[in-house]
Amino acid sequence: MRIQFTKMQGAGNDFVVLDETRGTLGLGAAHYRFLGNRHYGVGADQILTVRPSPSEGIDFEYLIHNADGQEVEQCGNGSRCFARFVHDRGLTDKTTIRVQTMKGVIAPKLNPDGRVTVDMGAPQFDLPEIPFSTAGLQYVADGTWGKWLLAPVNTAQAATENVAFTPVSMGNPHAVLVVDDVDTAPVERLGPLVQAHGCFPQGVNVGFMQVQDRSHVRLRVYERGVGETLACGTGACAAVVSGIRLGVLDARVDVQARGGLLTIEWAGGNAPVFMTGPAVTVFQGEIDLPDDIS
Ligand SMILES: N[C@@H](CCC[C@H](N)C(=O)O)C(=O)O
Repeated sequence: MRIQFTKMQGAGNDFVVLDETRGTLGLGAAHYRFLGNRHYGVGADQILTVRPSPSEGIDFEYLIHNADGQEVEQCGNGSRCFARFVHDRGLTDKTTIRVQTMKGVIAPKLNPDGRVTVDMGAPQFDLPEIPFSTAGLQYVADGTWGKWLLAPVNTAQAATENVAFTPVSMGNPHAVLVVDDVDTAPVERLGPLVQAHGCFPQGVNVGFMQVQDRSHVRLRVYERGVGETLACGTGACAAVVSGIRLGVLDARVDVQARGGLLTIEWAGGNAPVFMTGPAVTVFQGEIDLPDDIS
């Protein structure tokens, strides 16, 4: 079967976007893995599938699959690219679009400068909701909020090593570690260990945040189902709300990822998190899906 796709990127986090507004393509996990594969398919961190409105008051629905084929709840950079996609293809003339995701409705807004601002909804700190299990973990009672220790994360490699992090959900699960320098942070070593730890029963996206001052951070994220990406929108939201709760960041923060700049705003409590950043179409194409895919 031959399908059409659009390749997009938001701050270097890249996507294959599929249009199912006129009917489903009938794809499964193996197809998403193939499309995400950089050697045999198109290559992308996530595959986004755009569908028609599922209910009144909602403009579209969109599905998110990681490059490993798993469907996931939320994607910040993807939501900006989704908005650029439906607008540029003439699927809507609205500039603020309400879209259903697996974890609720979010609302991207196209700005005159070409960037997109997304109301990502409120962060979730309720531990079972993340989901996060504290069994066997130690709470850091140093007066700050929400720091937990994994001790040790892996007996073979890190028997003497404690890892302090804050768990938070932006619809999808995140663990945020504060580091002195993101360039030398052990992203490739600790990312997979924290991600696979039993305290995150559904896995986790692991963020490494360097606080430069109260309104600037640098961030690298080891994403669930992908590995390190050039940027993670929900990871940027999670890092900033964690920093605000810890008392080290102000309400508006520029997040420098390796692939680009995102601005995150959060007033605290149950207020929504706003994320602003780029959304760019790279190219369009067609690809034959192998018949014997598994
Ligand atoms: N890159 C995304 C997050 C995509 C999903 C994530 N890997 C997960 O498994 O939760 C973003 O920009 O938020």
